[in-house]
Amino acid sequence: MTITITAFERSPDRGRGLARDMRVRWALEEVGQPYDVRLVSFEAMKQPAHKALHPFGQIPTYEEGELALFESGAIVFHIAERHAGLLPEDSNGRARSIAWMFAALNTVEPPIFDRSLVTILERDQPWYEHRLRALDDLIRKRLDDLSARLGAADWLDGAFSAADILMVTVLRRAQAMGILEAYPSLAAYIARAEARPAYQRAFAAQLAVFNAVPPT
Ligand SMILES: N[C@@H](CCC(=O)N[C@@H](CSCc1ccc([N+](=O)[O-])cc1)C(=O)NCC(=O)O)C(=O)O
Repeated sequence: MTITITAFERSPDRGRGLARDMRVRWALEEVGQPYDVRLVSFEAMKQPAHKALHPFGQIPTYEEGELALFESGAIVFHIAERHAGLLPEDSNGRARSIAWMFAALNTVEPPIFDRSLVTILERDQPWYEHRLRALDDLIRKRLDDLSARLGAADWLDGAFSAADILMVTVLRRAQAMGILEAYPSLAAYIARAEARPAYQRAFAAQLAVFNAVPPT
């Protein structure tokens, strides 16, 4: 059955693979699932047709037959549930990988994403500098603990899993904001992931979308 995801018609990340369709594309490439992409404009995202798919009027969404999903983490988990290769077969290993999926989205991503929003939306507020410092301290705490736990391992918990897809896409956002310089082991972790053929196919596909749309 055809899989269709949605992505930005013209991503504000200028083809750097920082929008959250990247993690869905990557998971689908890792399990060898072909997919179609429906590109949506910022305006179209807020219209009833798209909001019937995504209650918050965002991307990505995932459609396959009668199934319609939103939330990139849930979509990646669904792909990992339906296709071998992204979650361990043993139940304890599977549970640990799912815990790391939640950690990526609930513990590591929020301060990093908040920091990007603050620099866009609150730069001229009186609390800006204090808020930025507080977020930088929290991000450093998360990255200190993550790099300590990862140590010399290739992936978060044994073999590469859906948790690494989520964690790497979160860390790439931090890298793009220039806050990963002090974490060479995390930069190496990202580089290992970016060397994966499935990652490269996913990245090339989203970059092609950006390059295909003439600058306005
Ligand atoms: N929790 C949801 C969040 C989805 C989400 O944030 N979608 C964003 C795009 S990915 C977030 C994103 C946006 C831009 C960049 N960038 O670097 O330019 C990176 C990531 C969106 O649709 N925004 C439009 C809107 O909210 O109206 C999920 O994980 O799927």
